[in-house]
Amino acid sequence: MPTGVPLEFSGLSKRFGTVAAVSDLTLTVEPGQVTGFLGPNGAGKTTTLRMLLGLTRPTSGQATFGGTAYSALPSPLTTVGASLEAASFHPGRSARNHLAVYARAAGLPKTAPDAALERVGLSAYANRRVGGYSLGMRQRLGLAFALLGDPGVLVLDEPINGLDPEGIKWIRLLLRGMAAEGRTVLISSHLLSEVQQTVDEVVIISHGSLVHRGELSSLDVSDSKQVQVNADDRDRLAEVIRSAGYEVSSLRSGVLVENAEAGEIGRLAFEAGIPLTALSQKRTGLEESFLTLVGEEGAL
Ligand SMILES: Nc1ncnc2c1ncn2[C@@H]1O[C@H](COP(=O)(O)OP(=O)(O)OP(=O)(O)O)[C@@H](O)[C@H]1O
Repeated sequence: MPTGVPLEFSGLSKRFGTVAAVSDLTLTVEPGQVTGFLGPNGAGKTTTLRMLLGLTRPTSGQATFGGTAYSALPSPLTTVGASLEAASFHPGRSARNHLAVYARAAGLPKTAPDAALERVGLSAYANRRVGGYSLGMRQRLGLAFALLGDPGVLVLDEPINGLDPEGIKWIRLLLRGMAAEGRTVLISSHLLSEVQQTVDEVVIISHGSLVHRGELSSLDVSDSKQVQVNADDRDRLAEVIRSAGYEVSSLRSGVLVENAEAGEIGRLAFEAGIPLTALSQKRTGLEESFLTLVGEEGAL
């Protein structure tokens, strides 16, 4: 079983003329988990992955596979499988034929194409012309190409984009399974919600710079808690809560209390003899934290 190596980014920067696409990125992506590489469109994700894969030369710094640059890997296809842009395959050839060409060129075993097609669920369509494939099947074929050398590292740019719900569930299981086997799995996305159920760790960049990294749960900022509460006598309710030291604002459907626990607000109302018509705890969600970190563009 191939094991993953850490992906090491050190002071990695790339300028295109006056545009700083990636600025001084330093981080390590560990094996054994799925890491989400997140940021809005134009944040610098693709440029970073291209530098890792030796397709774009950094302006400064480096990105390596456990200390070895892509260009110095003795056997690239068995170390890392990648799918960056939507793969283009000749429409007149079969999936098996495509993969066989690459496998032969890389000196992989003859069994590699069928093993990769089986892993992505395309065995039954292996001899069919790729031109007749659906979008979902093409995406699976792109992934089969990435898996061809049974690599310890998987780097996928926006792999979930455009998949139907069944495809999303399938790729989620596949990637989590690969990570559980000890491989390094890095997937990019501009939408946190898209990868939220797939990733263990998140790395978030905005305007080319690292703005957050940590476990997915680290995004759930539980110290910013709000309580939404309502009563027929809303003015009095707001006054009671305010005089207990809370920051209060008016909503169309009640009163919003900052940094509060629902139980405590309920107790204040009870003690003041105010019957409540609504009481709920609102926590800052993952998506809200993400959008706050990346700024307005994240909403695109
Ligand atoms: N070859 C290039 N020449 C000039 N500018 C580029 C080039 N490639 C990327 N850029 C610029 O660098 C910045 C980062 O782009 P990049 O494609 O890496 O972002 P991204 O996070 O992958 O976004 P997307 O999800 O839209 O692909 C953008 O401002 C982009 O316009």
